[in-house]
Amino acid sequence: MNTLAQMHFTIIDYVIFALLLMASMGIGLYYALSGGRQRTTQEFLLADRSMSCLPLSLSLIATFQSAVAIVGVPAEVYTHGTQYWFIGCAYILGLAIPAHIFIPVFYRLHLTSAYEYLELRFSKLVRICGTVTFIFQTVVYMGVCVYTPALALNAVTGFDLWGAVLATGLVCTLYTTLGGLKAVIWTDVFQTLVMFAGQLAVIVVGVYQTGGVTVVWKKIWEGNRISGIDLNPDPTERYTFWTLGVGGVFMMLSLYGVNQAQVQRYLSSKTERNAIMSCYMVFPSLQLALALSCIMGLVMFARYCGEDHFHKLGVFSKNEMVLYFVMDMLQGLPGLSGLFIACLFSAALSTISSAFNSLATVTLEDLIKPHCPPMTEARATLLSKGLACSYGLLCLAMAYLTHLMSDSVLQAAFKIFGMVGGPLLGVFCLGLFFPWANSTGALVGLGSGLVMAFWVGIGSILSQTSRGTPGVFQFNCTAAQLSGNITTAIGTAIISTAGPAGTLRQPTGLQRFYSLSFMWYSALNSFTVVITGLIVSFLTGPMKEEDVTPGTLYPLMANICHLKQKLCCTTSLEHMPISQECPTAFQKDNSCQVIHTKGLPEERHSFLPTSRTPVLERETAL
Ligand SMILES: CC(C)(CO)[C@@H](O)C(=O)NCCC(=O)O
Ligand code: NA
Repeated sequence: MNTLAQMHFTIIDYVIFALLLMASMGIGLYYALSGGRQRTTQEFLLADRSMSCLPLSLSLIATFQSAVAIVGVPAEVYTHGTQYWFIGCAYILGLAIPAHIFIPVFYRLHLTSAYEYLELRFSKLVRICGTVTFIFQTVVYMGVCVYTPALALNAVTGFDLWGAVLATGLVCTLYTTLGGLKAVIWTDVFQTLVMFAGQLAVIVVGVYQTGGVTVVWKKIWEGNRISGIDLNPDPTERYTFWTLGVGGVFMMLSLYGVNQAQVQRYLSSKTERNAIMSCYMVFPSLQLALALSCIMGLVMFARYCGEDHFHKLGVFSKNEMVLYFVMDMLQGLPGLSGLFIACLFSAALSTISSAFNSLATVTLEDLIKPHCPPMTEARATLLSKGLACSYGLLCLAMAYLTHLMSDSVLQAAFKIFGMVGGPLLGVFCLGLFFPWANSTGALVGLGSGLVMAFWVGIGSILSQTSRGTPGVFQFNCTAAQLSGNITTAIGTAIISTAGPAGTLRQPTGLQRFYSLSFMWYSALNSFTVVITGLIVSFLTGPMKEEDVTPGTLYPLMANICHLKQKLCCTTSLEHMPISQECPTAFQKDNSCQVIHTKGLPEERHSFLPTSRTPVLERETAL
């Protein structure tokens, strides 16, 4: 069966794939030879802090949009309907909160690594623990990212698995090591465009071959693929509006708010305003990416609806379906399957390169520099190149470990984000919003967050109760065919969640705790960190607000008052005189706000107005 698709992977397809790799290498080479020629860490790790909005926003979306999403989301929509699409709701707060809370604090502190914040706010040890946690998260995630496209390609076309893994890993290591963050960002831009083009091409051809938009729509409608909003409050339900729209916000915060890969991009921006703008610009492209993936799943459904699933997609795992569909669809259209493979690998490369560069940054800034005698800029740059390269090789090893991974890579990626990213988000929130939190609290909090994460995470794997909502398996237009061949990958998902008599097994007690939807992992684990952190801080002597390093607290109350005044000042308070008592933080805004800040306690104004001031204060604070 595989040979059918294999035959149609022509020389043109290989050429397109090779072009992608070569163009990425070319960009790396260009930035190795232009500008400052990557001779300073400022250039290699922070692109000279000179990036503008558009490339930044396309690079931001590329970071966590890997082949995992490209193959995982359509398969999810194909088997379960469009419920997953509601994750788009989480993008609103998931990007607005980083833009207005995390970016201003990090940018004004003039950081290089996000974990420097943890030292400024807490202590060296918290910083190291944060860094190590991040490294662990990224290395595991990287393995999934390299392995996914290679495995899919291998399963469907017979393309050599380890050849593909090696090609991705090596090319990526090379351009990241040569061209630094500038190359990473500009290849991201190019690769994001290739990614969109590939998905769009498949959708257009798919719709055409299925018989046009009306036919596709009719089949989707009859097959019951369009899911209404599921407001079921049950937290063990994998995807509902609440798990996606609320739990998803916490996942987005852990990725777009505090993850080094993204923070590094915000920091490489020319101005703070620019960084905020680029974060907002991620919203439309992320919605587009989501829409394309979901529509592809629907087209896939329409294409095979009424045909025998067992012989079509049934034999493939969730991760391979999309590729099979694409190869089947694009037969006789040379170049298009190559474009889709390029799309898949673009998505993977852009994620892995961000991982290499951010890993090199934190290892140098957080683990090596603070504990070694001062080194020259040339030495530090050489070291960071060496680090980027070593992480590249480590990634190949991780891909090998991923060999043993679960059936859905999308689920695996979300679990990693929630289990390791969640506790990290918690530590940052603890520092930003709670002046009383001390460093013991942060350490114990992070530890307990991780324990909670692995308890639930490993518990869910061992007890195998991660329920795949069987209610949504409504292959109405093909019900007859499907029931006969239910031993497929999809079929086993239903069987595993049903009791012996075919009825649903309701988990109880600990089992129920283990079957918590992985979409809640980020929220659960970050709350665990904050709550334990606060309890331990109060027990061990809470910090006084005036002892906290200036600029590391987010003045939540002051900003809420500020917002209130902003809303009412335009109407009644226009004629009031401008007072000299205005705290500096608000001076740059409209003069009408000035008067209303009088009532706020002075120490709330730790939110410093310029990017320079905190740097000076930092020297004395350390
Ligand atoms: C993380 C989000 C939701 C947003 O960026 C999305 O890109 C996604 O579903 N990513 C899955 C993981 C991956 O593609 O590697
Ligand atoms: Na990507």
